[in-house]
Amino acid sequence: QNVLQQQQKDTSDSKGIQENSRGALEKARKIQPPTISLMEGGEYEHGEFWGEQDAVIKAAWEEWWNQQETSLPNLLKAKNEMMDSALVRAVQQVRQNPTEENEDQLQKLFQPIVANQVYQIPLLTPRGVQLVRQHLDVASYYYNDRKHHNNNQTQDNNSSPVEKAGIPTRRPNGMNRYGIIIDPSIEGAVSYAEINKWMQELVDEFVRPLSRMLFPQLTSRNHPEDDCESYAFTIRYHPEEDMELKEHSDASVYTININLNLVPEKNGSSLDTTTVQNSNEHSTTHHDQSTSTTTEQYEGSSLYFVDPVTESQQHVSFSPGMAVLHRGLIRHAALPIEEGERHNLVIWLFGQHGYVRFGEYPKLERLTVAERWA
Ligand SMILES: O=C(O)CCC(=O)C(=O)O
Ligand SMILES: [Fe+2]
Repeated sequence: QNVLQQQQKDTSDSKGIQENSRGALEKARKIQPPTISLMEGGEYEHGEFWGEQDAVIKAAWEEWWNQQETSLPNLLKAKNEMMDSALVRAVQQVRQNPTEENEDQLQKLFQPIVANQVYQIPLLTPRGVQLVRQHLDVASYYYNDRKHHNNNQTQDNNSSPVEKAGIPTRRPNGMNRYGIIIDPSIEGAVSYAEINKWMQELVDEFVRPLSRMLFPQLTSRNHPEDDCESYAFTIRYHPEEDMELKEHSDASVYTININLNLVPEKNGSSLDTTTVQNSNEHSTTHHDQSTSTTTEQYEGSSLYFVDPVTESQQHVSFSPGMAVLHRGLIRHAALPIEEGERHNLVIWLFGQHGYVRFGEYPKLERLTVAERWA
């Protein structure tokens, strides 16, 4: 073991490894990803290919991030301005003093769509959406590709303050083809330090405790591992690409789905001017003279959830930054998009090794308020 450690130290000290890992980005950019063909059930499509490319792709993400670190926003530092302030205040209050009253105050911020099953809440600020999108847009392989295509323009990387990653990415799920997976361990996923850490903190500090509060019947003090793992991915609908999602349930105990459509901040002057250039945006984009703020509007593309009691469909339309939290089990679908595009970040929570438990725990076994917010 000591010999191995020493060897690792020797190579990382030497210039050799730097050159080697510099090579990874160049190599990864030359990889021709397999054509996505399945419109349904494609979760494992080309699994072997992504397995073979895993090492070079992971090294490429690391190398790219080392180069871009100073030009992309620091999500961890901006954390407070990214989250809705009413939510942050109520979470802080219940964390400091985990009483049922404080949890009730927090719970009041959530609007039920289907009782005990589906809730909505404003989660990210316009600024928060913008900062996350700055990361995801440059990481997203197919997004940039399509923009490039539609505008018939040559992408001038040199004039862009942030270099697009250009690293091939794997489809996020069986029915949607154009999003990305964000995960440090999955083959073909986007994975670099800043986005991994931000995602982990979002899950640990907000998504998991909030879900435990909204769906207390699903977590047991005897089985804290039931919601310990997560899977994060983006989805994107566009009238010429993926337009809808058929009715399904998720392989999750609970899911959070956050809209990431851009909207100008109220105080436009505080906008970061080192943003990714939007010169290639499609026609629904509006430019503000001084701040190059962007609005992405779309028509259609609402979700419906099937109420398990009444069997009626309950519809939800997203606004930028808004989140829907729901039990994975509840059936839901996305209706066709008619115009514009919709960007969402979806995070599934489930148990160890992907285990999804559907049963409900008896009252006495459930987590207490203090345990949820510990
Ligand atoms: O279109 C949406 O926002 C829903 C996405 C979804 O349900 C899923 O990816 O599992
Ligand atoms: Fe889903």
